[in-house]
Amino acid sequence: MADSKKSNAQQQDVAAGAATHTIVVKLGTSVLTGGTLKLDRAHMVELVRQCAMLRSQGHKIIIVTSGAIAAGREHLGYPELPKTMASKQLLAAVGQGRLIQEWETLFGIYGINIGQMLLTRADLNDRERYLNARDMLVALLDNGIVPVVNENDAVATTEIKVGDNDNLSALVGILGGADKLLLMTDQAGLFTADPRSNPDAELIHEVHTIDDKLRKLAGGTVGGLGTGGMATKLQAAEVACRAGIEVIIAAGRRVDVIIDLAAGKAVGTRFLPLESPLEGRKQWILAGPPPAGDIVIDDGAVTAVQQKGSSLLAKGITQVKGTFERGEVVRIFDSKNVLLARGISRYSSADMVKIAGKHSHDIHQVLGYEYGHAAIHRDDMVVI
Ligand SMILES: Nc1ncnc2c1ncn2[C@@H]1O[C@H](COP(=O)(O)OP(=O)(O)OP(=O)(O)O)[C@@H](O)[C@H]1O
Repeated sequence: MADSKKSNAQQQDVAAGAATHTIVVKLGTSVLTGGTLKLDRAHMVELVRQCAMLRSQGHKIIIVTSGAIAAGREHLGYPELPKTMASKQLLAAVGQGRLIQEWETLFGIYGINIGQMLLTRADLNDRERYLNARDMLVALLDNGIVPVVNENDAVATTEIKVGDNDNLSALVGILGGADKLLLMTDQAGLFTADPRSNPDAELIHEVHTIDDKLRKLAGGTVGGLGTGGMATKLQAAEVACRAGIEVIIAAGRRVDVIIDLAAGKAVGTRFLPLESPLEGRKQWILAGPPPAGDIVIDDGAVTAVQQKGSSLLAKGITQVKGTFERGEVVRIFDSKNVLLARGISRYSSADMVKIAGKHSHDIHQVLGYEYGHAAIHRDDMVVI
């Protein structure tokens, strides 16, 4: 984290020679249940002990917890329910309260207060709500409270869901200005193949670049959205690393895993963060809103955007897909349908259709007004 983002207490610790960090600990269901049908309280005690120790060393901890559905099922005595979204939401509604109560009791043993934060993607969609969520998270941290975050499953519908706690934890890491994101799971890390079905698979210790080869071995659809497993962990790692956050996938049941990772020991799979992370507004473009539409550009524009870091001019636009307003985030593709960038559009899709292929000088004549020469300004664009 940049020093300017650290609290006074953290800056004093750093001055005293002890580097303190903001660490997001994402706990998967498998870690919290040990593969059983109920929460493994003995192990939750152990996880809290480790977090409390880090706190006493001056680190700030954010928990992203799964397990609400497991807790709900256990509390209701394992009811037979139809396999519907409503049943899941029912279990999450019952279980979230139980889950937060467990965390409260356990952190209470160490005199640590927790604060519940239930998020959906809608909370991050527009920049103002995103900044509000960020202020709340930072306020909790600055007041010595451990934020305990989960997706608001009881209300979240598919459109407004982040969808999985791996991606949610990356967004939370960005909101909280985290230094490290620990994705705790039931495997020792990312392997060369799924270790459940490939006993010869080998642990990958360090990842410098997340490419299609890596995505394939994690079981994700290349370029698309995988569900669960390692695919979502890779998506999360990609987003977090771009924001300058170090990401580690490791076994949540390994003895002292959280303490060792905070101390920088080589455990699990480590993803190296970008050395010059994106600045705040660009982090939001990358992580916040879902794209409202797509723009396809020609080869000349690809070179300008990708290699020269130029703004995207209307002249290079060949196709406009979807309906979006001025100020919404869109994806930019090349003619072979490869995703190149995300950016905030200066023009609505209706305007964009009219000015596509036109010279910037002609925009005013075509529309009767103009919002500048660039269709998407370089400051509003993240090249992928
Ligand atoms: N290349 C791979 N390396 C390691 N694990 C893999 C790989 N490909 C697929 N997997 C699977 O991913 C699983 C871990 O992801 P999963 O989403 O189940 O866990 P979690 O994140 O701990 O839990 P939750 O999704 O409930 O939060 C492993 O149990 C493993 O079977």
